[in-house]
Amino acid sequence: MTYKFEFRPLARKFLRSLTTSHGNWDIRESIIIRLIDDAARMGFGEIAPISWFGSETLTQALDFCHQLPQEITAKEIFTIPDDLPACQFGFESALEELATKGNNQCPMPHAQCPMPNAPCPMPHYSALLPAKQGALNAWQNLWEEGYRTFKWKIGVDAIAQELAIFDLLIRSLPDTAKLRLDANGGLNYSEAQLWLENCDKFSEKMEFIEQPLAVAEFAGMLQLSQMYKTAIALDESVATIAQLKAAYQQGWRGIFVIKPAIAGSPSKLRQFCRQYNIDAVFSSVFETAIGRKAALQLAAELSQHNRALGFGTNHWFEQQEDTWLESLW
Ligand SMILES: O=C(O)CCC(=O)C1=CC=C[C@@H](O)[C@@H]1C(=O)O
Ligand SMILES: [Mg+2]
Repeated sequence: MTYKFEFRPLARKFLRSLTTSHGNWDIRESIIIRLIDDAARMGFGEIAPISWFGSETLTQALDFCHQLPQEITAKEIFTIPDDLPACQFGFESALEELATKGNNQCPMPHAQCPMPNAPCPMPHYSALLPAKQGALNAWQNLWEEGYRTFKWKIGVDAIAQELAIFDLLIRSLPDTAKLRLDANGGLNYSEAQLWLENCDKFSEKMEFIEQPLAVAEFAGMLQLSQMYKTAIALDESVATIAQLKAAYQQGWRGIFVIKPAIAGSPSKLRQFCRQYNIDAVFSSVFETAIGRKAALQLAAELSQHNRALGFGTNHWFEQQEDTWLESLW
């Protein structure tokens, strides 16, 4: 069977600049793809690369789409090379949506999803806070919306400044709240030790520190993961399925952040997660409702349901009308 293939580039402006140790991110670009089968059923997918995490670049993804014929086969989809993980995700998701057409099951069995792109009950989601002191007055509204887990970026300001804000933030959070810190690899070893020492003072609220050191510092993170109460989660270090496997084989048994939309083939991700019972946190790449639906479906299948999903990111964009997809075609 062949599928009629079309694609549309998409650019969405963040409501506020996303500041991380990688820099400032203002526009989220991605590619929406559409497959149409011979029964005129449509399946949508999203290619949302993050090249500084190790996926292909948007240009490489666009070049791949441009060189494809207008009619493609499932074989061509399942042989997309591993150096195009966001393309693997986007095309396989579109194919899977076609295969399950009409089966609009809520992807999170334990949650009532009234709309596919509406957030599931917030306790299942972690809300991403603005960096720096903006976090101090941002968490309350999100708490009112139902979030109980929050993530805050560190490694973007002077460490003394951030430690002072951290102390105010964690003391102001209610006892039942959980806090995640994400350094995006921006700390050195001694800064990571200072953060972990401070986090250990609040171990009941601290869930983990994400990617404290650079990807090249795997041994250092493995060492730190055995020295403190506060857990460490790898993110950039395990961005693709190949990296997930390598980290596991090198002895990582801590938390793995999985961003399905840039990890690669969903079928290969299922294989890895079912083979190794890893402690996974599923995380958004600021995709649209199309990529989110496919990513949440994988989270529903593969997560242990004991960690909030890193998909509390809708408040970083204008809330789109559901008609935006039709406007692309
Ligand atoms: O994981 C989450 O809670 C939300 C998504 C998120 O934090 C990120 C998504 C994509 C790139 C990064 O800026 C950031 C991350 O490092 O996890
Ligand atoms: Mg991260």
